[in-house]
Formats: sequence, C-alpha cells, structure tokens
Amino acid sequence: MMKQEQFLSVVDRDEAERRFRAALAPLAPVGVEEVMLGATLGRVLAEDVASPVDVPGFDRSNMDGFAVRAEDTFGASEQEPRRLRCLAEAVQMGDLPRGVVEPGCAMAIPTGGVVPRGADAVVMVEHTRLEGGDVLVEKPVAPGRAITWAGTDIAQGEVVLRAFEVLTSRETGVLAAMGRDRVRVFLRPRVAILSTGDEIVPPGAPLGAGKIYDSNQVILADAVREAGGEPVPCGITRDDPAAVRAALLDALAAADMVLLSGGTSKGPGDLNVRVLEETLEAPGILAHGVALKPGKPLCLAASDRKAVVVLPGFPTSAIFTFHEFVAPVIRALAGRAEPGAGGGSGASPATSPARGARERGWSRARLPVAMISEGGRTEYVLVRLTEDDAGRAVAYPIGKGSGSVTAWSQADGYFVIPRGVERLEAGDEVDILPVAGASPRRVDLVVIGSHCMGLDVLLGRLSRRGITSKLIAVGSEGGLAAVRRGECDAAGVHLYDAVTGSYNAPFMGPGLVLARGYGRLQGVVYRAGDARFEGREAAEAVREAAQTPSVMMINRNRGSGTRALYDELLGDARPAGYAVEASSHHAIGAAVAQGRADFGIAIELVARERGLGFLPLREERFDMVIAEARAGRPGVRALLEELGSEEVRRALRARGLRA
Ligand SMILES: Nc1nc2c(c(=O)[nH]1)N[C@H]1C(S)=C(S)[C@@H](COP(=O)(O)OP(=O)(O)OC[C@H]3O[C@@H](n4cnc5c(N)ncnc54)[C@H](O)[C@@H]3O)O[C@H]1N2
Ligand code: MOO
Repeated sequence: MMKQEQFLSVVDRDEAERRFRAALAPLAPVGVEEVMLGATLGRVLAEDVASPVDVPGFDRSNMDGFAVRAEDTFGASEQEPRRLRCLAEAVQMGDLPRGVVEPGCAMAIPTGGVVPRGADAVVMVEHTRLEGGDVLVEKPVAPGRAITWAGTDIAQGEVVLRAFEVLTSRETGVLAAMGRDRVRVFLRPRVAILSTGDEIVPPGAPLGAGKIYDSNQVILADAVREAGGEPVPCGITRDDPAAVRAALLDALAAADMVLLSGGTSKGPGDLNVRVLEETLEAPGILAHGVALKPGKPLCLAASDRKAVVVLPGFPTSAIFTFHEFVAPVIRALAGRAEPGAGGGSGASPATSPARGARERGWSRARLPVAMISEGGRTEYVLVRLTEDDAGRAVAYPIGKGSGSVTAWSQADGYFVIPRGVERLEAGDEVDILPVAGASPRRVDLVVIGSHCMGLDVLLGRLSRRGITSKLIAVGSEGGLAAVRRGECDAAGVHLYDAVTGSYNAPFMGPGLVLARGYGRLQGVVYRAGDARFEGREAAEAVREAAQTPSVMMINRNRGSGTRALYDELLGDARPAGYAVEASSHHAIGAAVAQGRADFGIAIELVARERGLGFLPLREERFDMVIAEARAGRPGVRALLEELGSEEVRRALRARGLRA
C-alpha cells in the first residue's frame, strides 16, 4: 500500500534530479592512478603536465642543405652566386656537430640535424652548386631561415596539458614528445550493473518461450564506458527478494555506483525498490516515480553517497533515464566536465538550448504529423530527421514505444514536450536535441514508407556502392504523404485501390512517378498440418473457418492493404479474434506460429520463414514512388539502377519475392 502511494506521487524531473545531486554532493573524481602511456587513451588527466624538456631540444634544421651565416649569402643570385668553403665535417643525424661555421664557410646538414655553432641559417640544397671544394649559394637566406630554435614548440617547464583534459590521440602524442612514459589520471568510477527478471536470458543462450535477451546490461555497460566509467557486469538476478538483496550488497561492495534495471513499477515481480528500501543505508530512496515519458518508474536512491538507481526495464526508458540522470554523475565522478555546464548543475533539456544538434546543422525541425502527449509528464520524443525540398529539417517521431530496443539506435535526436502540453500540430516546430553518441548526418537517399525485406536488399546493395540511405518506416500511406510533401526521395508503397482492383498506380499524381518494384504473394497462413486449411482453396477454407466457433483468427490494422483483403474474404462474418488487429505481416506470423490464432493473412515470405502453411490469395505490388523533383539526385538514380538490374531481381526472387 505504502509503495503504491509513493509511486503515485511522481515528482517533477528537475526536482528528482535536484534531490539526487544533493544526496551525492559534492561530486568529485573518485581517485587518481598512474598509468603507462600506452593505456592513457580516453582517460582524464589528473595533473597539469609541464614539459621536462625543450621540444625541440636543440636548434634544428628544417631542410637538407648547408648551415651558413646568413650575411654570407646576401646578394647571391644564380648569375652571381656567393662562394663558401665547404667544411669537411657534415652534420650527422642524432649527433652534435663538433666544428664551427666560421665566416665564409658552410657545413652540410640534413633535415632534423643539429645546427652547428656559428651558423644562423640553412640554405636548401636546391639553391646551391658544388664546385671543387666550394659551395656556390645561388639565393640569399635571412637569419633564422629553415631553423627551428630549441624550445620554440614546447619550452621546458611549460604546462602543455591540463588536469581534466580527456586524452585523445592528439594529447597522447604530445606526452610522448615530452618523454612522459606514464601519467596520473583519474580513476574510472566503477559502476555495477544488475539485470533483474525471471524472463531475462543472456545473449548467446537459447531463447525460451516468453523470454527476452538481456539488452540493458550491454547497452548500459557500454554507455558507462562512454561516460568515462568502468562497468562491473553483475549478470542477471531472479525476481526473488533474497537473491536481489544479495546481488545488491555484492554490487555495493564492489562499485562506486549501482544500476539495476527492471522491477520498479507495479507488477508482482517489481520488487527491486522494496529491496532497496530494506537494504540501503541513509539517505536511501530519493525519488520513485518521475513525471517523465519514457521513464516514469525510475527510482533514484543513494546509500551513504553511493548512487543506486533502478532504471525502468523497458530498454528505451532505461537508456533515456540513464543519459538524463546517471551519465552526468558518472562523468563528474570520472572528472569529465559536463558539456556546456560551466560548472552549474545540469539544466533541464526542456530549457537548455539544442546545442549539440545545432552544431551539426539540425536545430529546429517541423513535425510532419500531429502528436498527442499525456500532459502530466515531460515527454521525450525520439525522431529521425529528413529534409524537405527547401532544405528545412523534418522530424519523424519513431513511435515504437518504451519497450523498443531499436528506437534509441535509430534516433537522430529527440525533442521535449513539456509537462502540461497535450497536443502538437502537424507543421509545429520543435527544438531537436542530440541523442548521446549519435551523429546525425545527411544521407544520399531517404526512403519513407512501408518496410519490406526487398528494400533491405536494395539499400544493402546501395550501401556497398557507398551510397548511404535512411529508411523511415511509417506505412504506405505515410510514405505517399511524405513524398508528396517533398520530404523524401522515394516511398515504398503497397496501396490497393478497390475501384480499379490495382496497386499503387491509381495513387500517383503530378510530380510523382512510379518505379516498378516487385510482387509479394499474400495468402492465408496457418500452422502446417491443420486439416481445416491444409490442401484447400483459400477463400473456401476461410469461409468455413469463419463459421467454426473454435477457430480463432488474427486481423490486420484498418487502413492496411491486407485489411481490405480480409474484409473481402470475410464479408459480414465476424469470427473470434476479428477485433485483434496486428500491425505487420510478422505479427500475424508470430500469432499463428505461437497458437494465439489459427489463421491470418500475410505474405508468403513470413510463412516460409516460420514454417507455416500457406494458401495463396493474390499478389500485392510493392513499388517505389519517386518525387520527380528529386529524380536527378545521385541516390535516386542509383536506386533506380538497382531496381532495374537483373542481379537485384534474382536476389529478390531468392527471398521469395516476385521480381
Ligand atoms: N500498472 C502499471 N504498470 C506499469 C506502469 C504503471 O505505472 N502502472 N508503468 C509502465 C512503465 S511507464 C514502464 S517504463 C514499465 C517499467 O516497468 P519496470 O521498470 O518494473 O520493468 P519490468 O516490469 O521488470 O520490465 C519491463 C519490460 O522491460 C523488459 N526488461 C527488463 N529487464 C530487461 C533487460 N535487462 N533487458 C531487456 N529488457 C528488459 C521486461 O522484460 C519487460 O518487457 O512498466 C509499465 N507498467
Ligand atoms: O514511462 Mo515508461 O518509461 O514510458 O515506458
């Protein structure tokens, strides 16, 4: 009862962060260690590095030629060269010359050689001739010419690198040039990562029914590394209070911070917060429930100044809340300055400018569609960016929900819908913020529309040709609208026109051209061996199944081309499962394969992949709609070339498509 109430009293994002930071303050690096030069990459310097030596350590020649006294060359020309006596000694690389360049003399010197006493310039060998034992100088040189004086790059005692700098290859090279073979850096904060849940299995293990792979552990471990921490992977713990408690105690002993994921909302297995309550030392739980989407069940806690965080189990929620609340703390413990923080506390992204994105050229973007938000929570919307014909950015919400494992990896950025705003209109402008680690870049080809494995074949071939592309999956109708608005180069569509009984062509209009794609055979899918379908004619089998009370179907979403096919076959019949509307061919395949439904309509490819029975109905055309205005772009031309190539057609046929 208590837990429910606490969870219901969600706190504002900024208030949650304030409590968390206050409990951990002051945030300072966890310690210092000395590491060898070869292990410094990515580490943060914990000392100001002053050079123990001059660089270069001697007056160095920058040319192959002759060390001279500049005034001996004044007035020299090809017609009237200055004659100098060539000294017997030549400067040897890596050695100090013994002789002195007296007036009227020259000493041969290589690039990088030590300038001998007496000389104050070097004449390039190209500007000299040898004659007997003499050097004829054909061009005058000013004093200092072609010489780098000792200590002019780095002077002995000069501070070249400062504490809190992150060491990249640029800095490590400088350390080497000063002769430093080891350096003091901040310790990486150790961050223990525990996954919890009876349904979680490690990648590589067989995936039983109802189980999912532990993706949070890996993305969190690598995100910890990216923030400058050292992950301490603690594996997967069952939903059992004693087991979670034991794992938590081990983690607290081994690390500077502990991250758990899952088990923080309201299900019977959501016991992690209770275990925290019973296990942590003061101050314990600071916030459980934050007015954020995604991320509401987030639990921020501290045990004696060690941060303990239960991230929501859903992958998008987990990584979003990690970057919002946890990554800045890891960076502070690692000695990495907050980008743009200027020492202040982390500003809410709702109020901070979209700096990173602006630097990359995407700042404000237009929404192509209206959006509803809950209003009561600050909502973060992951987007993919494209550009309209006028070069203005357009932000397509990814819309896969917090459970998605791909949304974060596909996002070019995100925008914030502040608490209290319930609706954004199509055409509204939003500020795009960068997604940690993503570097949105312009691509050669943007395809918006329905996704199909055939497109994977095409875009894969383009990629091998060096043509980059981006596919934004919004369905056929969304694709057609996007190409009409000039927001993409091409749209993959399969739109059925009931009036003409044909695909795609009836939907073309001014400024659009249709490029012939391929066919996908649609039909009834069922579990192989089911006598109600096996060996029968599709329409008749469906008609009969629809009258059989024990048979369960699965439907497609309204507006999809396949739904029209369902309705044609079923007429007025409403068999059990009619109201269940899956939104993809793959979902139909999964439902039938796993026995949640006995039949559905999908493309042959899906039946093949899942070993389902298949009764053909008709061929659906998947074509590309091209914006005429963009037909000349190299990406579009390459796409059309690929579509027309016999090799591609063969590859499509090999995947069960009709090309
Ligand atoms: N009745 C309510 N139910 C839920 C609420 C709510 O307010 N009332 N909140 C929803 C929200 S919002 C979220 S977010 C989720 C988060 O729940 P938990 O943090 O308790 O996470 P679990 O229930 O354990 O798991 C959710 C989901 O994530 C998967 N998961 C868990 N761990 C991992 C992992 N290591 N790698 C990949 N995926 C993982 C798990 O299998 C579940 O599918 O709760 C809503 N429910
Ligand atoms: O708040 Mo949850 O993190 O949206 O899915």
